[in-house]
Amino acid sequence: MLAALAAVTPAVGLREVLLAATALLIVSFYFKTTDFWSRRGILQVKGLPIVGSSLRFYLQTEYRGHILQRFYTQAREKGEPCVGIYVGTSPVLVAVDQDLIRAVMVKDFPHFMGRGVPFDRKNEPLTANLFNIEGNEWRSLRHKLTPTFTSGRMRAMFPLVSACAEEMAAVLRAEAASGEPVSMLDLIARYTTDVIGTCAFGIQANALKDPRSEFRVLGKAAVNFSHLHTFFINVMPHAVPVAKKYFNVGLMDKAVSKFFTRVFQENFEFRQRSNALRHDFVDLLLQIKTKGKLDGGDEKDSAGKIDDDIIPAQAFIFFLAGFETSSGTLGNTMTELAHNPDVQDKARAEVQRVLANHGGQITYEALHDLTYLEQVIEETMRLYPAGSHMARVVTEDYALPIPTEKPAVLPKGMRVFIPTFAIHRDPEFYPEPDKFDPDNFTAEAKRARPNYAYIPFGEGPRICIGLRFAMMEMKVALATVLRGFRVEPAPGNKDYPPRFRPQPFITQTCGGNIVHLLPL
Ligand code: HEM
Repeated sequence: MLAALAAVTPAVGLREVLLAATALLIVSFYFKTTDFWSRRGILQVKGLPIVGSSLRFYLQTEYRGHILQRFYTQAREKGEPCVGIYVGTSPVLVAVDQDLIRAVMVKDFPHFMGRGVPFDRKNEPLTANLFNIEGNEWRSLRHKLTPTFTSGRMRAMFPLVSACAEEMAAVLRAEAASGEPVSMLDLIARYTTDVIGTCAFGIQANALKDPRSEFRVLGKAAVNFSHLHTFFINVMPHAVPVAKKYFNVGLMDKAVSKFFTRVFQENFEFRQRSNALRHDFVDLLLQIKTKGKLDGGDEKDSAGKIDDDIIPAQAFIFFLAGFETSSGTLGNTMTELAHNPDVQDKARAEVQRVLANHGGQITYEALHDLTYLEQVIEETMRLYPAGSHMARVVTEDYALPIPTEKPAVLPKGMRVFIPTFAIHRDPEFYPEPDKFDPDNFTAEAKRARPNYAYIPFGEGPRICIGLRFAMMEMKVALATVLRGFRVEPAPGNKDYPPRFRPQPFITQTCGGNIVHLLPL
């Protein structure tokens, strides 16, 4: 076509036409990444072509929570309900105002049903999990899996978790006896690996006994995403299919995928043959597969069966979404307790008092009475939320419910970010936002804050399905540590407050939460 154009305008050669076309492309590209938001009357952070509003976001050289916090603060200072940014070449809206956050996550949820995480059901079936899938398929799966997390089923699973905590106590005693500083992150990651191994895969993962156990090694590999991988998912999710084809950037490591599928299938089939009951997620997934509902479940539980090919993916996401989030939170709790001895003393006193009322045992019922301990965990998740931000993708064009010069419509496919870290450190909600203070979570303090000022597990229909399980697992671990040990800052360790690592999907702090562990 260009040649034809050049031929009918003899004064202009093919070269000039090509140059003009290229210039036009660059200019339109430039404007796409510099004025999409300003044309709609929305505050924006101007972007550089290709890179977008933040070179550091693009290169993954700074924690995304901090970058979004700067954008969020700009909007707050100007009284704007949102701020438009550019991630690579894509315009993305960052929601700031509490009403807008509520609209995106809850009220207008049908417009925001997806997260925009690419998955490939055919070639990488483990990626077709509850976290990634979208639309009606997600709605139906969520409906089927939700009853697996009721408090009754958590109670039934409690002995499995408790057994892992006892094993952790034994390893802690051995570590403490050595007198050497201990990486609590590593120890607790081994505990959460064992917990998910036994609850979601039905096996003894043995990560506490043997740090080189296969489950631990491949579990670590499962969350160790390469720089290129996180780049594509965070910056250019729409380009993932191309990246897969030309750069071989799979969504999952092949060895990891093979291992987790095999382990799950072997147990699933054994359970099917043996009719053995362990009250874990394997049992529950098996009931949904065979009966379309859970044993003892009421009518609303019976939402139909799950396709065979995506059952292992659901156990896998319980691992992926549950293991590092919980271990990271607990690791940072240990660091904070070591540096805040008053809080530690108060939490320990509560553990001793409550356990005395429960026969000296950490029982499921005792966990409910550990209210200050819960505040400690909540405060850690405020300062170190597992997700620096949450993404929603517009699934139907959406007219922004905010006053703008012209009506602003978010087109289908656009991403919206909810900047969790920035919200959690907003001085309007938390007067000393960087200070570790569990009193931010007294009943009175909670009442005084708007609803979406604290969202570590997300909100709305896509809220973390494993919330209850996570709180149970974390409280058991923390009570186990506090009743047996004192944690102190490791001598010479100056890594406080911990720095954030820039690249990982799930928030990670540097330094491995090293503390000095003293047996009581
Ligand atoms: C401290 C522990 C945890 C934290 C902080 C956490 C946080 C989150 C967050 C922020 C989301 C996204 C919510 C949203 O977009 O609104 C999420 C989703 C999810 N989490 Fe968790 N999580 C934790 C533990 C767990 C555990 C233990 C499991 C499973 C056993 C789990 C399974 C999931 C799943 C399957 C989703 C996707 C839900 C959906 O899209 O329907 N998480 N989690």
